Amino acid sequence: MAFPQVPWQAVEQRARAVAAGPVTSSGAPPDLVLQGLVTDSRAVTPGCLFACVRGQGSDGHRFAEQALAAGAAALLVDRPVAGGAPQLQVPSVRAALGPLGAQLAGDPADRLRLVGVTGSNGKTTTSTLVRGVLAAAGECAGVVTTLGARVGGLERSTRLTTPEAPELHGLLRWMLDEGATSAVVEASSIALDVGRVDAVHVQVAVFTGFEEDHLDHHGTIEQYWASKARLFSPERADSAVVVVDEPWGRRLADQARIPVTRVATDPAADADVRVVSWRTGAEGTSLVVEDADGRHRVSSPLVGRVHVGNLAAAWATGRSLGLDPGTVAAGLAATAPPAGRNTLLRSPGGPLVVVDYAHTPGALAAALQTARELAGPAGRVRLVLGARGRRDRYKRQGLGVAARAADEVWLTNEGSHGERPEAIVEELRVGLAGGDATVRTELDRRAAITGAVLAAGPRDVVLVVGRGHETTMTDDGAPLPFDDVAVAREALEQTTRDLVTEQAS
Ligand SMILES: CC(=O)N[C@H]1[C@@H](OP(=O)(O)OP(=O)(O)OC[C@H]2O[C@@H](n3ccc(=O)[nH]c3=O)[C@H](O)[C@@H]2O)O[C@H](CO)[C@@H](O)[C@@H]1O[C@H](C)C(=O)N[C@@H](C)C(=O)N[C@H](CCC(=O)O)C(=O)O
Repeated sequence: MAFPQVPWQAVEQRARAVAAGPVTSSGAPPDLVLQGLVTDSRAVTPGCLFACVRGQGSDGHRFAEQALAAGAAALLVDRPVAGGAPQLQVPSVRAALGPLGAQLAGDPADRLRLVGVTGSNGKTTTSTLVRGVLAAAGECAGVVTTLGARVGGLERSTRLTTPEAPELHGLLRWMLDEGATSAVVEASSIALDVGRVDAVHVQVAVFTGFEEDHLDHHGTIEQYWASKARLFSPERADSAVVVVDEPWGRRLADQARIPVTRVATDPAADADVRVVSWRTGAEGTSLVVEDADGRHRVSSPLVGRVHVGNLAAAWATGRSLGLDPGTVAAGLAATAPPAGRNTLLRSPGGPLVVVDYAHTPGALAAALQTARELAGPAGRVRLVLGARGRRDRYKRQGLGVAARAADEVWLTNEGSHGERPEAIVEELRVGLAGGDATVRTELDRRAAITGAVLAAGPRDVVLVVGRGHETTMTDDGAPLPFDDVAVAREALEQTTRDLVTEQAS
């Protein structure tokens, strides 16, 4: 990734153009050029501008000396840093990260067709579907989601669903260098709130739906909604695709000051794109969508009713991008499920195991409905459920309430992050109280998944939720490897071995 060399004066000029207050420059020799913008002193690249970001945990200004020693050429600060290093002082470093991050990556966002996807559930799946639709149109599309950044066959891991702005613009530059003509960016509410998607203007902004989440960060559901609504402004998007199945989506569609395509999974709803009928099963999902050009049949390998809305949103996005119905349908049919989103595992004679990322009460309820449909009248639904430590405690009771729809629930650990796993499980159990589900507690996640699989019969469905694609789990110390899909697969293999042994005996 070859970042351009940008003269100090040009950076100072852009900082002045976007700053909400005075900008001062000091210590810079007249011929200083910068290459890249970095926010972490542990990831400094030679010649970069190091941004001293004030965070919740620490103040980036404390790492200025370390960054300079590691090769940073200058500092972006909101107060003077002693030592005479070249520094640009702005009112807010965080507010400058987008505009200067874009400039120091060569403004790649200006040269890509961009789609932004936000919403409580379905962001990663819908982003992946939109990328598939663009690919069907012959575009080389990059994508940035919870699963990382990808372009063509290349991948880069990212620590956050939506990286900090300098990293995000760096990824867009990488995609451009790899031949991308478009990119889809999953925009989390937290990222929108703290400016990680600044200086990104999308052609279509997509809202996949809404359910309270991340209130630890946003405080209230109103604030959470407002952070997502920020993407649907003329400054950030040309047009919008909004799922209007629930009131918050309808409100967003009503208040957006850009052209909106309303999408509904209810055939009777007042929408521009309506799902007229749908069916989902182990072999995938098919639906009929109706838009201004009539009715269109769509099929997808995705499993689960939760994906009906995602597919409809991706359909509407493809059409908003000017793609014809045949191309959009081909893209949806060809796009495989993202890792850990309704990943299905089977083995001869064993149960069907579904591994999903669902970690909100609404997403869990949808995943359980799908599991119930897959199990059919003769099968039982066995759920492996935990809740993440130190995150959104208010969701735990609601998860327990949603879990009542299972026949059997194995309560387990999902990464306690220093909390007592027993306490987390007890909060889940509160929601389960009064339901008919059989409830077991097995704090060892491997034992819980294995136990649920071994207890299940060939018609049963075992649903493992909360972590999906994640491959590490954090309790008290450092993250340790743990992959729900791999553990479930091992348990299924054990079932098959046991079965063969039984048949042999
Ligand atoms: C709440 C939140 O978003 N926190 C983010 C924030 O942390 P912070 O404000 O505490 O930053 P800090 O650790 O105090 O560091 C301040 C500055 O000093 C720098 N630093 C720090 C240490 C050092 O040695 N050198 C150094 O330069 C840091 O790079 C940073 O620029 O800035 C950090 C640096 O960018 C992020 O890693 C961190 O994300 C944490 C890990 C996180 O868990 N974020 C989650 C909540 C999040 O953002 N999730 C969303 C939504 C996911 C979803 O939808 O499910 C996401 O987009 O991922």
